[in-house]
Amino acid sequence: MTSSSIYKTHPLLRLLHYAKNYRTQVWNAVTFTILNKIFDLAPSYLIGIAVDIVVKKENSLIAKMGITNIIGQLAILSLLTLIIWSLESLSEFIYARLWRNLAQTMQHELRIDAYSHLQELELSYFEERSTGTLLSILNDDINQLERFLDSGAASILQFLTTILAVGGSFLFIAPNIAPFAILPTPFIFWGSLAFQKRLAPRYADVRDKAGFINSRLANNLSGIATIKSFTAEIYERERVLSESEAYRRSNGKAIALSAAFYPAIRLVVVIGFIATLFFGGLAVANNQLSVGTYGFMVFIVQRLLWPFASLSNIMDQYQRAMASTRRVMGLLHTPITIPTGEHPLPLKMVRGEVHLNKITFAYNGCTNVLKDLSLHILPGANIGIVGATGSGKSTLVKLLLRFYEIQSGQILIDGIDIRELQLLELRRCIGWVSQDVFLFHGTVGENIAYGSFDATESEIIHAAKLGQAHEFIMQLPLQYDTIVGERGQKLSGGQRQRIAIARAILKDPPILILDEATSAVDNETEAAIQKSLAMITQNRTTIAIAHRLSTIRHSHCIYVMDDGQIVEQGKHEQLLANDGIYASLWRVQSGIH
Ligand SMILES: Nc1ncnc2c1ncn2[C@@H]1O[C@H](COP(=O)(O)OP(=O)(O)OP(=O)(O)O)[C@@H](O)[C@H]1O
Repeated sequence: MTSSSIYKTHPLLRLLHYAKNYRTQVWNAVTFTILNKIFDLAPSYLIGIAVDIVVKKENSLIAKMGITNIIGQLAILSLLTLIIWSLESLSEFIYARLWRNLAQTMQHELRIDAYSHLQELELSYFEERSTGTLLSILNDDINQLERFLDSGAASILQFLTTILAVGGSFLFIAPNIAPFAILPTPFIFWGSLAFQKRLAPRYADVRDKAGFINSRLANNLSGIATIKSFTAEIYERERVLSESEAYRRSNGKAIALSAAFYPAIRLVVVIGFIATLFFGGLAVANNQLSVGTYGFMVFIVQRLLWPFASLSNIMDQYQRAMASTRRVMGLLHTPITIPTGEHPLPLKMVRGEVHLNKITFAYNGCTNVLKDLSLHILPGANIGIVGATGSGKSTLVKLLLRFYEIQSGQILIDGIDIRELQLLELRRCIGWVSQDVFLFHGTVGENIAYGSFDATESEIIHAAKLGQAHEFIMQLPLQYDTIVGERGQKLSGGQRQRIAIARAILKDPPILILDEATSAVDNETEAAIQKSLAMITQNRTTIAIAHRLSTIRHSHCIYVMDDGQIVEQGKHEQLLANDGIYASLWRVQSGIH
């Protein structure tokens, strides 16, 4: 199935297509579910046979098989009942286990597949969506599918089995009365379909609203310090309240429809029941129908019609599951717009030459952030980039990591276009200390070793020492085993930055990018870090972005950016002599007027 045809396919088929690896398990579950329903319906037939035995005695159905003795007939019936009940229990055990295991396996695999696919998607995908919405797909929607597979699929199958088995035997036993009993079914079907059609968009809306509220909650929890500092608790409570209210209202609309269905169906069901009662009774009075068959029919007509009443629940589960399937499959089939190239870039072979050749870039096709920019960094060179805020410095280094695709021009590493390189190998050869350091919930040691998962303790400590982090780490309550908290919130900004530097040092990449990596540390610590970096950056291509010019003052070459272009370049002394933007920035920062 191609990805475009998948988009058009019904969500149920998409789910089945996804479950193709579990075909045997699905078929077994289907078979035992149907068998179980047949065994469940059998006692109604047994009652008919029991009445037949006691009314017709030697002329009963079983008597025709050669057992004329009533006790013998009842004994056979009892044995049959025991066998059928045992088979019913056994088949229920088997199908329930199969469906539940299938539900567990599918939800597990779907979640892992969806998450793996999500990780492959480009950064702009995440920028356009809220974390809460994505979380609600990965959690709520997948759990919804699990619930459906757990019990909903079996309910649907049992419903269909009942209709076919009971409707078929009705037609066979009493063809004259069967039409009256079956009479309501087309109306119920039609009503159900109409109901389903109207319910589907309401459930889709419920899922959307659940996504919104998740997103609001996730956002607020991560911004709790800002909420508190601006005393915005009441404002935020109102916003959560309004999202929650919207969710409640949306669910209310779905409930209004789904709750009306059951009583409406009941009225139609009763018509079939009364018809069987009335016309069946007449047929017995006129000797056209045996008492046993009549008793059986009155009893079984309910088994035929009542499942229609549970159609609302079934439809409900089905619609919820399909709304979730649509969202999960939508995520799974989102195309990856930054595909990996094939060209390998073995870490040990990288020289570290970086060449940006007339690149132009705009986020989401809006205004150009980088304009026809060219930059050639020789292997092992140490360059600095400065420039006004918003001039495109961070964007430039993010393009090296291929977080976004450039609109025109070429970015080459060691002479190879990065679009041709294997994405993993490209990113492995770049160490990036970003402006907003992100630490994971875990220990200091684990955070330094992030990405260098095989690092030994002594390597971690060595990297921390070079990043000027060792000293403060040793003062933490559990030193390297201290938990940093979510996003590293238990550490100061400068401490977080030093851990990020240590992390990049440990990675030991041929190309190192430091984007405002020391902006939050004091001058003394920065000087110490600079000393370490002077050692680390030898024979390693280094790109340092900084507002504090002292940070990049000793670079081999300094580039000054303005409005997406490089407007000045040269060594510190040359740029001062040029008396341009850099020189005036330097004067401001060093207090020279
Ligand atoms: N993810 C994004 N989506 C859309 N626009 C963005 C995105 N990231 C940055 N921009 C825009 O691109 C421009 C350049 O941003 P960039 O972060 O590269 O600037 P910068 O020179 O690093 O600034 P600073 O010194 O403040 O860090 C800015 O106008 C910014 O608003």
